[in-house]
Amino acid sequence: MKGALSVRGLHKSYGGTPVLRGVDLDVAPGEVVCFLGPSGGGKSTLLRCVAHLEQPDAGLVAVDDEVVGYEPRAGRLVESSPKRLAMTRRRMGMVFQQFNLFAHLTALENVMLGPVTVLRRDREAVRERSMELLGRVGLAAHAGKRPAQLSGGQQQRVAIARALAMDPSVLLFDEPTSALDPELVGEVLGVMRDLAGQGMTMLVVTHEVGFAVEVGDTVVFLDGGVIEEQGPAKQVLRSPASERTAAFLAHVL
Ligand SMILES: Nc1ncnc2c1ncn2[C@@H]1O[C@H](COP(=O)(O)OP(=O)(O)OP(=O)(O)O)[C@@H](O)[C@H]1O
Repeated sequence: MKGALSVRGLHKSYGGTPVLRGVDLDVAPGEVVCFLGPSGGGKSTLLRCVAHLEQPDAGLVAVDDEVVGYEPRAGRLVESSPKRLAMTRRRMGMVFQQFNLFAHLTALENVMLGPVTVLRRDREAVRERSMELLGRVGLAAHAGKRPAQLSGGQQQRVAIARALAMDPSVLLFDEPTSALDPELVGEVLGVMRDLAGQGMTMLVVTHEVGFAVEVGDTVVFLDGGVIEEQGPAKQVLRSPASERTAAFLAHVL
């Protein structure tokens, strides 16, 4: 089903040090999952492996019921083809801490780039839709500005519009507000809240515990490369079952 995501047995090591040690996860269409946990716990690595920006050492990722990664075939696991990986990657929109916009392009051109060059869609149709998306993130009046002329919060909202322009099934956010001045955090979280309300499936690595309580359906607490605790956001955050989660929350709240 569009917007569904499943992860099975995801493993990833760097230089012999395990960072993900068998992560399983099921995300329903329209669900918002917030990942919390100590620094180095593997949150970013998990998101990057799910998006196939990093090749996991082992494990399966299914988006819209399409399995990629290592596929069970004839009794063994076979690595998915590059073409299949690329197709799947397109189903996932990623928003990073650093906005990664092209400095020489306007906001509108940044949003248009993917659909025109990667999806080879009609330029005028893409322009119209990109303007609509910039309107959705409150930036229609800034379409002609380059990133340097925009605030960090505005740049991040352009980055969200750019991700939406590829019509992703799932949006992945890796600490989207961590690089922002505190007064700009709210406008980005507001756009994310709207998207959640519109039924977008979202995986969000964040230190914004308040956002996780308010918008998250599920909280996943990742520590040492394993899921230490997982459950309804409000429940986990108000009365964590695990001592490690409780200790972490006592530290950040
Ligand atoms: N490309 C890489 N090469 C080597 N080690 C890496 C690489 N990426 C991540 N690591 C290591 O993997 C571990 C987990 O990192 P990761 O960024 O996934 O954690 P995190 O939970 O997102 O932490 P943070 O909250 O600080 O962003 C860390 O020890 C990190 O140094």
